[in-house]
Amino acid sequence: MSTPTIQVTLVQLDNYGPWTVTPEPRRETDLQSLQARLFADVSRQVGTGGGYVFHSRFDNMIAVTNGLDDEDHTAIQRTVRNQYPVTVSLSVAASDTPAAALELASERLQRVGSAQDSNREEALVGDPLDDEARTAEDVTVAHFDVDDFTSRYTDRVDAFDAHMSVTTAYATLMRYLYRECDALSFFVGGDNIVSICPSAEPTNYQGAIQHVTAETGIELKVGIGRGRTAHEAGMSAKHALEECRTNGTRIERDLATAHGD
Ligand SMILES: Nc1nc2c(ncn2[C@@H]2O[C@H](COP(=O)(O)OP(=O)(O)OP(=O)(O)O)[C@@H](O)[C@H]2O)c(=O)[nH]1
Repeated sequence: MSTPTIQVTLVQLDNYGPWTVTPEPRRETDLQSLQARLFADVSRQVGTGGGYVFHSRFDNMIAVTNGLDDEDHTAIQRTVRNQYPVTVSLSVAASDTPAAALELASERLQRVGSAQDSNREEALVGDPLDDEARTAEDVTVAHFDVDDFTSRYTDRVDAFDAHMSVTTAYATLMRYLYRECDALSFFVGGDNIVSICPSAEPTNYQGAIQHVTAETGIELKVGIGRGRTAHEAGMSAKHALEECRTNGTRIERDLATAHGD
């Protein structure tokens, strides 16, 4: 059987920086609205194929696209082109760790042109995985959640304090998992952080949770799931997180066949 392989797609807006100030600086709320709508559309399309996309910096989005082929990628570019005053370039790469796949995807896109090159429009580089090379364990998702965030923070401290607490925990976890385990972590709202972890080698979840508590005082729990796509692995992770809630545990794995949806 093939080694589990994660497929990542870097989504980058073409020549967006210059556009935001041409012919003069555009209203910030208009840019925010455009970015949010564009992310929502890309998310729906990637999600239909079983992938996950994270908004990252909005002008650069990071997607886990196991199961999405060339046609799916072209369809994303078409949707954006038909609905927005901007276009997107896409770079696909696969590797045994998420960090390595994203590094490769980034290098490929950098090679075909700068993010601010007016001649680079709708580049599509890299090759999606062949279906025969895919396995049921290609994607590992770890869904982290702050323990009792509502009673400890939301209902107790002011909203900005709660926001700072969760983003500090996020930054600490993100750095640890990237440096120690080659995983990519993203804040997805509320008190939730989704990490895309390597399937091919173990991830130190215990170490990550302990590190965040030692650095920030914030206690996390995590559900871990695997699947053929990000969606399958993510659903499996959500079920594992429910097990944490039921059992009062900090780490649960759902290695059984991924739940449908
Ligand atoms: N993106 C995302 N956000 C979620 C999810 N579940 C909860 N949230 C968000 O997280 C906030 C807190 O919810 P919970 O995590 O269930 O609440 P809690 O007080 O931490 O309780 P426990 O998680 O049981 O310890 C909610 O208001 C939502 O904004 C999820 O699966 N995905």
